Amino acid sequence: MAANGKMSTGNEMVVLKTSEGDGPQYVKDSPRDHPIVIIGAGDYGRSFAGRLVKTGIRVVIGSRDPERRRPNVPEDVVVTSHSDAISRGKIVVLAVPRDAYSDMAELRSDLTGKIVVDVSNKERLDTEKSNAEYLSEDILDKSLVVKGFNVVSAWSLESGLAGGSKEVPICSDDKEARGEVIQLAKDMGFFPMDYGCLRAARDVEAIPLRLLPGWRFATKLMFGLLAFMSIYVLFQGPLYKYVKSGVTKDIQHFPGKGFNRVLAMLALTLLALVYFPGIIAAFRQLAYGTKYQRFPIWLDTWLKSRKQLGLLALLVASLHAIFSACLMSPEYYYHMYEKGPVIEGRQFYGMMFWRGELLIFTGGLALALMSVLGVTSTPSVQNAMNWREFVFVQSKLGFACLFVGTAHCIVYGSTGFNKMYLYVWYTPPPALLVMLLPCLLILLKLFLLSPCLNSRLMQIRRGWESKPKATPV
Ligand SMILES: NC(=O)C1=CN([C@@H]2O[C@H](COP(=O)(O)OP(=O)(O)OC[C@H]3O[C@@H](n4cnc5c(N)ncnc54)[C@H](OP(=O)(O)O)[C@@H]3O)[C@@H](O)[C@H]2O)C=CC1
Ligand SMILES: [Fe+3]
Repeated sequence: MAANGKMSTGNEMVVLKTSEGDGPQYVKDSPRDHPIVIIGAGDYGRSFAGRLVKTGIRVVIGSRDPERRRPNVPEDVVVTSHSDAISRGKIVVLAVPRDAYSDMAELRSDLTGKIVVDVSNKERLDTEKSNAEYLSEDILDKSLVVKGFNVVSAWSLESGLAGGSKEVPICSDDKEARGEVIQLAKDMGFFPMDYGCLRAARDVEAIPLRLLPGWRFATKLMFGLLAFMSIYVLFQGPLYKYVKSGVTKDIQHFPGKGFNRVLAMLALTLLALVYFPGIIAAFRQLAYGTKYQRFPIWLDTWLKSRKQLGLLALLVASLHAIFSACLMSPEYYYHMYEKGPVIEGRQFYGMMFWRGELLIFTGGLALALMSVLGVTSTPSVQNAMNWREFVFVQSKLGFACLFVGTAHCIVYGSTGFNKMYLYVWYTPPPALLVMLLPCLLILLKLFLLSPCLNSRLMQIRRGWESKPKATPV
């Protein structure tokens, strides 16, 4: 008997077999010695059957109308009535919609003691119990319900598992039933993941309904900053000039030149925001003298979004590089080029000043370092690195990138030192954000690296805690 009181069909049926010469042998009858039964000849049932046949596993489909469904199912698949199909196997895949589960109560006695695989998905995320729990508790309480395969699409099954994740979470209250379905998933070419008991089906059913969950915070932050910086740069620069002296030239150039400045500031700010929560967390741990104090939710969310913030920074920096490459001409950035002759009233330009070249050098280097950070944050590359290598790249190279990026912005701001006041006047918050945020971050990091603080932090991270204060008796 299983822990939940249901009867286990595990490897318990013992069959007498006679093999030549060696006398009789006792062989265990495994559920997978029988055909896999699929209830429902719809899209999923047919695709699942096709995949099983390709894997070399026998399949029987149980349908309400076997005659009509037979021409549509893959060759070598038997199509028969529900009861007949169920009687032929031990593992039954229920490929019917969730709404049809109440009708499955008719099959309750046929399915007694059998492993029933629930592949269904929900229409939307809710807090109610999972389809699998409903099936197990309210409909088929004498069967061993296993949740699995719901993250795989019918299309992916038909196209040889291409275009979909091969990781299949599987859970059930019955360990043996779970093991059988895990083995079946392996035989079909999936990477099954043991999610434990059936309550985990709530998480498993939520997986196909999620829409980029880890990206919400980072994306909102990026668009918020983008809107703020764009509006500020537009109002303080081109619109200010227009209102003050009627100059419309800068407004015309906002979509290219003005927006490119926004992209540069945004990329550097996003990169700074990748490293800020780590610094805050370190100071918090130092202040509390322990690593076991839970972070507040906002800090926790921010820490978990660092990878996404970094990848968005890379995206914005790449856009900035493309914009810059298109606009890099003396007509746009005249103050970076040597002046040439004036011919027929038109100013010609020579090559770049050293500042212009330094701007390209620092920009290219920052983008290259950011690309290395982006590539090493992908799981397949991470798997090939040990922890020390990963920390070196993400921390040391990350700060190097921040440093070079800040230098790039400072070089841009200083291209006309005599006009520096204009730059700061037109874009004070971005100047503050872009210059001060990374500078502050680098200073705090250096402060944390000081021998005294660093050794204290190491102690705390190894589990050392400040002694609790003596409580008065
Ligand atoms: N399609 C997909 O990509 C995926 C589907 N799923 C899940 O698989 C299940 C089946 O989906 P799908 O195949 O697309 O749906 P379909 O509508 O294509 O097929 C469902 C089949 O279930 C059977 N059925 C429907 N109503 C009843 C009922 N009242 N009683 C008995 N049998 C019934 C029918 O088979 P018949 O007429 O032969 O009896 C029908 O063809 C769903 O729970 C879905 O959430 C999960 C992951 C991906
Ligand atoms: Fe730049």
